[in-house]
Amino acid sequence: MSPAAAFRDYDARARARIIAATTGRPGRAGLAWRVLVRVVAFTARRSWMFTRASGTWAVKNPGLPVIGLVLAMLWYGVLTLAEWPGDRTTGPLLLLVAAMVPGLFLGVWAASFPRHYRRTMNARDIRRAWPANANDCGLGRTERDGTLRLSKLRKVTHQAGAVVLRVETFAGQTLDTVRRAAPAIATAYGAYGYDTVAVKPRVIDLVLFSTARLARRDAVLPDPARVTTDVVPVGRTRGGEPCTMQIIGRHTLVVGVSGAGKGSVLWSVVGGLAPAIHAGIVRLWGVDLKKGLEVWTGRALFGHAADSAEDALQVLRALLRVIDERGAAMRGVSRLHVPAAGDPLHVLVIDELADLMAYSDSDIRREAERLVSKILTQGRALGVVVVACVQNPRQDSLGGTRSLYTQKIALRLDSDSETEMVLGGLVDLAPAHTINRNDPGTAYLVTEDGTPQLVRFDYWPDDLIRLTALHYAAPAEHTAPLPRGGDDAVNAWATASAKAAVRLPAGDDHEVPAPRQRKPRAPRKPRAPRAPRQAAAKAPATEEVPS
Ligand SMILES: Nc1ncnc2c1ncn2[C@@H]1O[C@H](COP(=O)(O)OP(=O)(O)OP(=O)(O)O)[C@@H](O)[C@H]1O
Repeated sequence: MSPAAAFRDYDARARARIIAATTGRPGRAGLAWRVLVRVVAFTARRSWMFTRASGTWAVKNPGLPVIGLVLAMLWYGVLTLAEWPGDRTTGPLLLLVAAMVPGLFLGVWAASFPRHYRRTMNARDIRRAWPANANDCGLGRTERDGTLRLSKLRKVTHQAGAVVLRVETFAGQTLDTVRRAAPAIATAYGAYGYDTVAVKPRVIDLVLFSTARLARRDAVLPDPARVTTDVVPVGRTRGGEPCTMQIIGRHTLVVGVSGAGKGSVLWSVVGGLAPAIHAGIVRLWGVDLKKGLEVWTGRALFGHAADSAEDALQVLRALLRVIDERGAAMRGVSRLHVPAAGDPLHVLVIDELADLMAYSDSDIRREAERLVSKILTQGRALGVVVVACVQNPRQDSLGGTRSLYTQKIALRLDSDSETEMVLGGLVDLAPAHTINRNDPGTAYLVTEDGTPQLVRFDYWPDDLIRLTALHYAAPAEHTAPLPRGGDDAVNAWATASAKAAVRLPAGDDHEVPAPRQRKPRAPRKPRAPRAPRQAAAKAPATEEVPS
């Protein structure tokens, strides 16, 4: 262990000891400690706000306090020289306080309503800087008479994680003028990103993001009442609100370098669908050619899972068969499949698409590309959708399928060219290559309408995945398990459910490996007559007869 790591470890252990001995103590002693810590923290924070606000005012407006201080000192000096018999300090002190009144007022405001104070001051600073920034960033024009005309900053409002500047254009400008200037304005104000939202023909909102790092959050066991195939909760947005992701009618491509957190995205989707899987409204198919490490952690949620390229092709063919049969059944009746128990939404989850599309034998690669392309082009209206994860967004990893995904998730990427490959022209609005490497699970989610959103996907620890699989195992008629070695609970469940019949569309070239058939039971042997007790006690142990 390096000295720095050893110190961190020591520090963490020391902190844990202090917490256990104070706020972590059970009973009243622990409660008293917790209350004390909160009161001290509250008082310290508010005092700091007071000092900072009044101090900032004094630094920015030194005239009044300095004059007040000089006058107060002179007053005190005169009284002292004159050997004034009465009180010599109250008068000069009151004078000093009077000179500081605006600063004290700000301090009280900041201590009483810190958020309101911060936002108001921030909006004031933004307004003050607007003329210079707007001019420098191309939102100004010098008229013939020499006057400078600027786009008008109508309003500054705050959202969680962002400041919104409402800008009004003048004749000669378009909303695109503001959109083009947006990156420069965001940089001028030190924002971490920006977005633009048209409000009216002449008015546009410029959203400047004040944070690029979202806090980590662990997922919890899915709510059994939340049986949904439409949207699933996946994490938190920049403003801290819950973020949802549409599943039905969308093919989703998830791209991120190794360690970027593709697992979080995958399990957020699977976990969000878990109650619907258990209810038989969603059927999950898994392709995991990375030795099945990801999918097999929650194997019981998957109706069928493939960990070899040949098996993966079988899965793709089976899904194509579903598409063919549904297409025939829905033709002239409906244009959109509505999932129901017995007629589920089929969700194919592929972990590391490149293993199938780039690193397999050439025959398999070609066939996989053909099948995946067909599923992507025909599946979504017929209730067959794909969630595919890949590390590298280059052509060879995705074949010709990249443009067929209707929803993209860009986790951390290596370069702006990779971001461009995934998100096209959204590089400026969704710079996935700038995501901090210490924030795995952070991604830009770009929905079908092309709006990017920064999201931190929930983290799914292995234990939670196993627990979810146990709680929400796929119904028996959805399972065609390929039991593997290992004796964890989920594998035991999968092995036990091998007896379940697979309901897959029949067809020569659409077969999936059949489940293991149970051997027919041997007829019962007739029971041997019981020996008398004494004789039985003396007799040597005999082989037990199965009942
Ligand atoms: N949402 C998250 N919040 C916090 N930490 C996370 C999150 N997602 C992943 N991590 C951390 O990052 C590590 C790597 O995550 P993960 O295995 O999902 O990456 P990956 O993109 O699938 O990598 P690879 O392509 O190599 O499999 C995890 O072991 C975990 O410690």
